[in-house]
Amino acid sequence: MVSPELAREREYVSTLYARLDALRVETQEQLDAVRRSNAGGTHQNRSERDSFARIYTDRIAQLNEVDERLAFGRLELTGGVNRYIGRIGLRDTDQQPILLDWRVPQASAFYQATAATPLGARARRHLTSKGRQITRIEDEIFDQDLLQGDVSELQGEGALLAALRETRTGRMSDIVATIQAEQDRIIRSDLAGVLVVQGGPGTGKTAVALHRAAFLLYSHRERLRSTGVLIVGPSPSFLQYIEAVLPSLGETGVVLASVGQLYPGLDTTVEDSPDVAALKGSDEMASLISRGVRSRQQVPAGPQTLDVNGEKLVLQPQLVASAMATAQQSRKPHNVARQQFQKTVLNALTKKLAEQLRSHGSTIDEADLSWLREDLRSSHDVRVALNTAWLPLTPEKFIQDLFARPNWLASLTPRWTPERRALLRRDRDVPFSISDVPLLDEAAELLGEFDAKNDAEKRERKQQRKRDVENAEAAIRNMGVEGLVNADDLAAGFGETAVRGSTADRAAADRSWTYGHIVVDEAQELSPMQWRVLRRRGPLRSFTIVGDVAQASSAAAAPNWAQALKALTDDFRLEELTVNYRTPAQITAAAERMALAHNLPITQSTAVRESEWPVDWLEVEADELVSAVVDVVDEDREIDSRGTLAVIVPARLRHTVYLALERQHHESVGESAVGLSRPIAVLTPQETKGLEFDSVVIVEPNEIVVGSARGVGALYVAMTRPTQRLHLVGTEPII
Ligand SMILES: Nc1ncnc2c1ncn2[C@@H]1O[C@H](COP(=O)(O)OP(=O)(O)OP(=O)(O)O)[C@@H](O)[C@H]1O
Repeated sequence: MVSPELAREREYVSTLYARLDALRVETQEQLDAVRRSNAGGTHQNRSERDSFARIYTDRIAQLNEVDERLAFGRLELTGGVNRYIGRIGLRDTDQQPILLDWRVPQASAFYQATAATPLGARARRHLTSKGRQITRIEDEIFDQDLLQGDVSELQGEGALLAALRETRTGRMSDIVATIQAEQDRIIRSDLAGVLVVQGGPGTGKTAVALHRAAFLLYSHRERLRSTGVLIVGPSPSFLQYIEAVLPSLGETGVVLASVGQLYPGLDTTVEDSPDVAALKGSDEMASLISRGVRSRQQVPAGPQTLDVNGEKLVLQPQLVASAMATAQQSRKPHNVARQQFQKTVLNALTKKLAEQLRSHGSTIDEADLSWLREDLRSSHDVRVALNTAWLPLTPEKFIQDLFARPNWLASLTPRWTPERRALLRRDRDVPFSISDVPLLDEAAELLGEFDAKNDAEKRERKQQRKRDVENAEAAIRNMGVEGLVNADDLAAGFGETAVRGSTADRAAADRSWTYGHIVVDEAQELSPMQWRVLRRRGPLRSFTIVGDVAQASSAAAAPNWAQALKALTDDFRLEELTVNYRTPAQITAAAERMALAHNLPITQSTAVRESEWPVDWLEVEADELVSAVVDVVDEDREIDSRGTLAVIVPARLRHTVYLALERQHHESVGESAVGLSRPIAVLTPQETKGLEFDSVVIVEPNEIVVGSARGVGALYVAMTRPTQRLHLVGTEPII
């Protein structure tokens, strides 16, 4: 029997879906109309129409995205007014609001109100749905008067716990229906400044960071739409895990990048060994690169005789030195200042050559000077002399040379030990690693554009963009869709070249792009050099930085936020999350006990729930280890064959364990990143950062602890991944 209250809600929600469907039909009609008119016209007309078509298509996709759980809450305000809260805002045909977007200020009370501070609300109602049908309603009453009425709809188990118990799919989903008050405050915090969110594992840091990005994009649309938002995560697998959350919240214009993708044109997952990564991550590298660039500006030891079309011309070191000093004073990047250097030297040499020729009896007038200058410019000797003094460099070649030429490195690092220098030694053809990314970026910053043409092209692209936006504004006025379509979005579709694409496309391809806001996840892992890259990408210093200093596993990571952020800012606001939504209480307790026994300074958290399975520890002989792991996995699959399971192993054992499991479970098992789209994944602790699974089997936990300098942190990360069950299998207990 459906209660009258549930029936009423179903009816209201069905009117919301009817409105959603109507909007979809309307947008589809607009799209059809644009497509019908797509046959002729100028190139500009066609590209405008294509852009409108793309915007309508995106809008339809957005309306489709919100079909699931369109409305998930209701606030009953004092005075008897009800406000429905959902994934987007809807108005009826009279333009009256019938559903509030969760991001608008009036929706905040839905997340914030408590009995002690009801914020003008008498009650909050959670609507749980399956497909388009509301299946359950759950009330929280803030006003004692209401309790005297019909209370039969009060639910024993909250929407939150129901969400937390759901089987995981390998993809993170949004939490918009059940955001908690402490999370909501962070999500809605001001755009300006650096906000650091510290919290133990499973406290919702990633979820909060993503919802905050959606909130900021919605609330500061004008500002952020053209500057873009960058979200940085530790690895492509992590990005794959979170990538569906923002589209489900209706936001697509965001750049997601792993730390190996922050330098346009490079996409690397290659890791250096910990000591190499620590050295490359230290801010000493910034001054080394700066010294290296300077060393490429070299005054010759003595005079050089140059052959210019048979005429011998002497280039004095003093001339080079003074041209160099003037160019250096401009403080422009190496390749850019080089143009000035070249110009000064060529001017002086032209003058000198003219005088020399005159002294040999030739008549040289003003018009001849430009010919002489051309002769000089194309002279082999002059080119060699200028390049030797000031060589144009690409960042890639510069870094490759730095590592491949021991004598040059030694000359730049007189105080380093040979062992320290040896850490950087590498052949030119070795691929760049993740810790090379900030070095390339630093070098690019100091070197500037290699080719003056690129500079000019960039300027032309900017101008073109400005013209496109102006044209888009005119087109919007002509079509009478002001307020519905944004000129920036429309301009993004003009033209065919990739560089002109959407804000996100353009931002991702441009190293000098500066973002309106930057979100950094697992931020505790970042090195000072990586922070320097982000500082350059976000000069407005509007950042959301989330992480847990206790989970740091990279060798270049800092022990606290003040130190970690030194390269970015010394001015940040710190928020803490304290409730663990992921791991059940018994697993949280076991992980924290282990960490504290090894003196790992963790942020303790309170688990919101218990699970029915105790933490399971199995000690076996070494020759039985792999078969024991297979047995434990089999037993776990019997409990739940639909959920996700991670087998977390020291790197040495990963492939062996994978092969043994693959024999039994075939394509249900995958190793490393491949495993993340399979029910059973075999991973190292490092690969599980930020992820979660229904069940986790940790193999040889003791080896994980003693295996690296940050081994305890690695095991702590591994133990805090499960949402339901944790098994440990090893040949020795955890010391
Ligand atoms: N308010 C909420 N409602 C429903 N689920 C939530 C809520 N907050 C967090 N969760 C869920 O809890 C789990 C852990 O969240 P999340 O991954 O964001 O934590 P984290 O702090 O980033 O963890 P870690 O430090 O281990 O990476 C996720 O499944 C997330 O969806």
